[in-house]
Amino acid sequence: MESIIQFTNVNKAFNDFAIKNLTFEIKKGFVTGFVGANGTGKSTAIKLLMNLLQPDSGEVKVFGLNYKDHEKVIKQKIGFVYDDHVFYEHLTLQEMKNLIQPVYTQWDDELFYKYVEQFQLPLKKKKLKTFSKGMMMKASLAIALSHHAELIIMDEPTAGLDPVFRREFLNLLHEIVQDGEKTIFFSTHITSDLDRIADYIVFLHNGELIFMHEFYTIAEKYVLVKGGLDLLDPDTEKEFIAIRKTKMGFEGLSSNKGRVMQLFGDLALYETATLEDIMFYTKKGGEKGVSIS
Ligand SMILES: Nc1ncnc2c1ncn2[C@@H]1O[C@H](COP(=O)(O)OP(=O)(O)OP(=O)(O)O)[C@@H](O)[C@H]1O
Repeated sequence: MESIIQFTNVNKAFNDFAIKNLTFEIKKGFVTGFVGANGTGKSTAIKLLMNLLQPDSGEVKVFGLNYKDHEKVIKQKIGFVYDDHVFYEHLTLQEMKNLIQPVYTQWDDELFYKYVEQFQLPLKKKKLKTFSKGMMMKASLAIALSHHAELIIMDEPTAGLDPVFRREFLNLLHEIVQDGEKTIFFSTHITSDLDRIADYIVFLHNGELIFMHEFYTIAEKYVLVKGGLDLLDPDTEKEFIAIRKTKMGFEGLSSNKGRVMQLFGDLALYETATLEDIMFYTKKGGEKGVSIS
């Protein structure tokens, strides 16, 4: 399978935060959700991916090419979907299109107008500053699709969208990848978005990769365990990413489902861990060590 994005040992440090040894690969034709709590470095990684920031060390390749020698070729093939920052607010969508069109060698006017109609976007009657957040996302996506972008990168595209718009937007993304030619990489902390469309999950915490898995395998690896406090001792506690203890018992997250089920047998209860559970416990585990109360 062709690799579209490759991060290899990427490091980037700010004063009080660092991306550490980030290594992962994104394959062609899939939707990958990039998840992690607030401030874990998703936007920073996306900036590195867009060459808006450069790594202190390590390498970022897109379409197998590096930015140093191939920035123009890479950027022609990427659609970067923002909410409001790229557009000139005083322009209409038509005026914006006229500005953007010459930049892209593969611009397809017919396709642009098709999406404008499909997304029900006003072309000439409204200035972009009067667009809602959902309309801006759609306008940005229409532009990305109209230059035949092979890779669509989005930073928190669904944050701030209402549930109806969000579902519509996700359905659209799902349609886009159906031909197997396009690849979508988007960050989110709304984990229910991922249930709908993600094939892969890249999970970041404190600037480090916790995992990259096919979405469906997460339920096979991770489990929420509930049981009495008598089941816990220093050895069994090691099996957990984090544990929440109450007077009534404990609830803990493990990334080794088979092993803990063997260990506790029918003395404990097991529940499928959601991405939200994984985010919550990974954050708590990182903050306070294994045990949280
Ligand atoms: N240019 C910069 N200079 C210094 N620190 C920065 C810079 N850009 C980001 N940071 C810091 O890096 C950390 C990670 O920020 P980032 O925006 O990448 O996180 P995020 O995972 O996208 O968070 P959110 O979900 O809240 O958007 C934060 O502590 C932020 O303050």
